[in-house]
Amino acid sequence: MTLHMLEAAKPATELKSEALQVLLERGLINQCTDLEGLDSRLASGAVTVYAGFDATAASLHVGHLMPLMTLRWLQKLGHRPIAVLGGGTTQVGDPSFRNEARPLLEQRQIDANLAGIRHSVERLLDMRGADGALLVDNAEWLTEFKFLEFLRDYGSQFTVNRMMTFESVKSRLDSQMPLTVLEFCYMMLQAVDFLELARRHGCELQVGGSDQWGNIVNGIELGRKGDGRKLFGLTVPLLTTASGSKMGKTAAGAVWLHPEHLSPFGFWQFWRNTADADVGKFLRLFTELPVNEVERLSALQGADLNEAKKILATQVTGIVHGADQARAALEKGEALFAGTAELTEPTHRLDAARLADGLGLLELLVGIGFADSNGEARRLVEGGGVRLNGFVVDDARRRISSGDLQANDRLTVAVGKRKKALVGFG
Ligand SMILES: Nc1ncnc2c1ncn2[C@@H]1O[C@H](COP(=O)(O)OP(=O)(O)OP(=O)(O)O)[C@@H](O)[C@H]1O
Ligand SMILES: N[C@@H](Cc1ccc(O)cc1)C(=O)O
Repeated sequence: MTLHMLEAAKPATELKSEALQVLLERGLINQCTDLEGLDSRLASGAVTVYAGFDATAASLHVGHLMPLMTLRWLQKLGHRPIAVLGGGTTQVGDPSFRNEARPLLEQRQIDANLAGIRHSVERLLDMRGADGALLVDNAEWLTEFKFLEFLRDYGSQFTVNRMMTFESVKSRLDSQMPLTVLEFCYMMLQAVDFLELARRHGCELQVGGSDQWGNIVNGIELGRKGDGRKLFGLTVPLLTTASGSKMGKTAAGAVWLHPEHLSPFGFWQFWRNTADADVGKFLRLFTELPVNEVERLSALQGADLNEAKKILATQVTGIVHGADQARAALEKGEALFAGTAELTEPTHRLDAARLADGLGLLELLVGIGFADSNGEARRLVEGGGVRLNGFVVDDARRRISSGDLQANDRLTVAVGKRKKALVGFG
C-alpha cells in the first residue's frame, strides 16, 4: 500500500498509535507490511526499531535523514531505536535497484567510513542512559558465520523463487546485467540482521527507504519461519531531486551530514536555497516544528517565503550540527547576503583527483547543490549568473582544472547574489 492509498484508507486521526499518526503527518510513511498490526503494537507499548546504513561513503547524506528522522521521532515518542552500521554487509554491497555491482571496498576504507557515519548518528539520536538508542555493527555477527553452517541454517529458509519476485532484484535481471551470487545473497544477510536484532534486543520493526522493501520483507519472513516471530517493516518515501533522481550522492559530491565533508554553513546554505515548491515538504520532513507552524510558514509568499527558508535551514542545521552551529550559519548567511562578510572556510570539500581531467562546471554546480539539474545549471551559466573566483563565466562547456584554484587550493563559486560557496580541493 502506498502512502496515497494509505491516507485514503486510514486518515491519521483513525490511527491508534501516536507514532504512526506523527509519521504519517510528517510525510515519513511510504509502505507498511501490516499497518493495523503495527498500529496496535505501537499503541500498546515501547517498540524497538532499527534502520541500517552501509559504509559506502565517509559520511551520510541528506537522503539518510529520512530513515534517521523516523528513528528520531519514534524515540521521542517513547520507542527505542537501533542504528545498524553495515560493517559486514558493506563487504558484499546491496544490489537493490542498481544496474551494476558496487565496487568492493577495502577494510581500511570501510572502517574509516563507519567512523564518519557513527558521528552523525550520534548527533541525531539520543544515546544516553540504559534506554538510549543503540549503535551496533553487523560485522559483529555476520563475520562469525562459517560458510557451510550459514548455508545449512539459513539457506534452507529462503527460496530463489521468492527472492526473484522482488522488484529490487528483477530490475537488474530485466536490464540483462549480471547479478552475482555475492550480490544476490545480500538480502539474506539483511534478513539475518533483523532476526539477530530480534533475538538480541527484542527488535520488532525495521525502517528503510522504499528501495529496501525486498530486503525488509525477507527479514520478516525469516523471523516468522525461523522463530515464529511477528516482525514489521515500514518504508519511508525515497527523497528525490527536482530532476527525479534519488537524492544522495552525485558524481561531484553530495549534501553530506559530516562537517568535514560539508561545513555546517554549506549545509545551511543548501536548505536556504530550497526551491519554493519544496519548502513545506522539507519543513515537515526535516524539522520538528509543529505541523500548524509548518503550514503557516509554507503558505508565505515572495520575500516572506525566504524567511521560511531561513527557518528551515536553521532548524535542520540545528538537528544535524547543533544549535550553536545553526545560529552561526544563520548569522554568516545574513552577513554574506548583506555584503558585510566573505567566506573564509571551505563550505564544500571535493577530491582534488576530480580535477585531473577537468571538472565540468555544470557538474560542479549540481554537485554543490546550486542547481537541480544540468539543464538548470546551463541556463544559469549562459544567463551570466555564475562567477568563479569573482569573474563571470558564461561558457557551459567550461571545465575546472587545478590552474583555477586560488590560495590553499580553493575555488569560490557564486550564483547570483545569494548562493556562495568556497570549495576546497584536497
Ligand atoms: N534519497 C533517499 N530518500 C530516502 N531514503 C534514502 C535516500 N537515500 C538513502 N536512503 C535510505 O537510507 C538507508 C541507507 O542507505 P544506503 O546505505 O544504501 O545509502 P545510499 O546512499 O542509498 O547508497 P547508494 O547511493 O550507494 O545506493 C536506506 O534505508 C536507504 O533507503
Ligand atoms: N541495505 C541497506 C543498509 C542496511 C544494512 C544492513 C541492515 O540490516 C539493514 C540495512 C542499504 O543499502 O541501504
